[in-house]
Amino acid sequence: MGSQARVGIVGASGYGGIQLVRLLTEHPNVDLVFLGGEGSAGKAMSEIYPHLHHRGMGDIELVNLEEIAQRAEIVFLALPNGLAVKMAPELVEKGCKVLDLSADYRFSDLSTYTQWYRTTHPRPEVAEQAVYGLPELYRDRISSAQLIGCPGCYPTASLLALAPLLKQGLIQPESAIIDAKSGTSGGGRQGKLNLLHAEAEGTLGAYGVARHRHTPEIEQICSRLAGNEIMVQFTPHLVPMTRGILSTVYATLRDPGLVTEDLLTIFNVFYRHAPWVQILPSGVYPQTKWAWGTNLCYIGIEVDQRTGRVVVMSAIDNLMKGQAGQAVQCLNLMMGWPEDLGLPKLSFYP
Ligand SMILES: NC(=O)C1=CN([C@@H]2O[C@H](COP(=O)(O)OP(=O)(O)OC[C@H]3O[C@@H](n4cnc5c(N)ncnc54)[C@H](OP(=O)(O)O)[C@@H]3O)[C@@H](O)[C@H]2O)C=CC1
Ligand SMILES: CC(=O)N[C@@H](CCC(=O)OP(=O)(O)O)C(=O)O
Repeated sequence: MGSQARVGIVGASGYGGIQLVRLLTEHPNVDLVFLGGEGSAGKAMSEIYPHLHHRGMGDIELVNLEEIAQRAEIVFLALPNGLAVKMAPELVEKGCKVLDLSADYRFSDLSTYTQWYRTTHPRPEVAEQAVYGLPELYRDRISSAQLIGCPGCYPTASLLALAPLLKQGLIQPESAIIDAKSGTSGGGRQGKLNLLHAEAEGTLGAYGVARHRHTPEIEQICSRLAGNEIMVQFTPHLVPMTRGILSTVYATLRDPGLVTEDLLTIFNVFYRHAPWVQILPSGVYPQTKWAWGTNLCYIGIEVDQRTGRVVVMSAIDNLMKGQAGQAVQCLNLMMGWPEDLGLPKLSFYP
């Protein structure tokens, strides 16, 4: 139909790609016109994902940026880090709107990106126009952007917990500790050893302790919110479940007289225009399963007056609000569509 936006996905065979295929196939304003990949090129989507057999999705094609830009006005890049830096500039210059799911366009300080990802931007002037794709903080800038650097899954869950605390100056910033757990799909559809069932099942452990690449991404946004340089302690953990991230944030309150109800009021006001952030009532703490398959972020809060700390728990689906759902949320804003269009609003519990 003429009124529909023509959309391409590069990296369609990955976990982010298949979420985007599912969401955009059913998005009322979108026509999927290109599915791209490398190793999967030439294969039908239904060969890679047999559950799609009855949908006749078409074949995955090798990446040809000229061809993509001719067919698609919007391109999602769902690729490993270090590839979008090469692809996005040409697509942007050809007039496409580009939403990158990797870390390549999340950093305003490109030297930080290079330091952590060992990749330099060939076209820094293009990177400078990128907008960090967290709508609850940057809705207006996203709406007028051509290039979006979509946040990582851990940063999304963690920043939604931290933002009100830092923006309102409620905590001692240096006291912030982020203790986060992720399901195995966070590692992508690559068959990494630590993600094999025999390795991941029946156990729980931390990784990237004191050196995970999401730390600088989280600190970048925290520093913007606080108005000065912030460091946080971030520790990720791998949990034997497919989907989900629970990020539990601990921080010392500046005002020890604040109670849980005060923080709930502040968070409800802060997110009053955010359809995807749900602040839970006092004493109710989020489960990742509540968010599965939706773009929702459930937030629970508790003030421990004994220690003077606030504890904020933030639960998302890492492949949805943490990745593809949030990218579609950004697309809706970029196109002037309702922010919740085409996005599942309730999980099929349990
Ligand atoms: N998994 C998660 O929870 C989250 C992931 N992210 C980020 O999103 C991005 C995608 O992640 P995810 O979907 O998990 O990754 P996957 O490993 O599941 O998929 C990677 C995709 O990239 C494609 N690809 C790899 N190399 C090339 C190439 N040279 N040219 C074209 N296509 C290529 C693969 O296709 P083929 O097989 O055809 O080569 C595959 O479709 C990553 O940057 C990741 O860090 C962000 C938030 C959350
Ligand atoms: C469980 C697991 O392996 N999770 C991934 C996070 C995926 C992600 O968000 O990575 P980007 O920031 O590169 O987009 C990790 O910790 O590396």
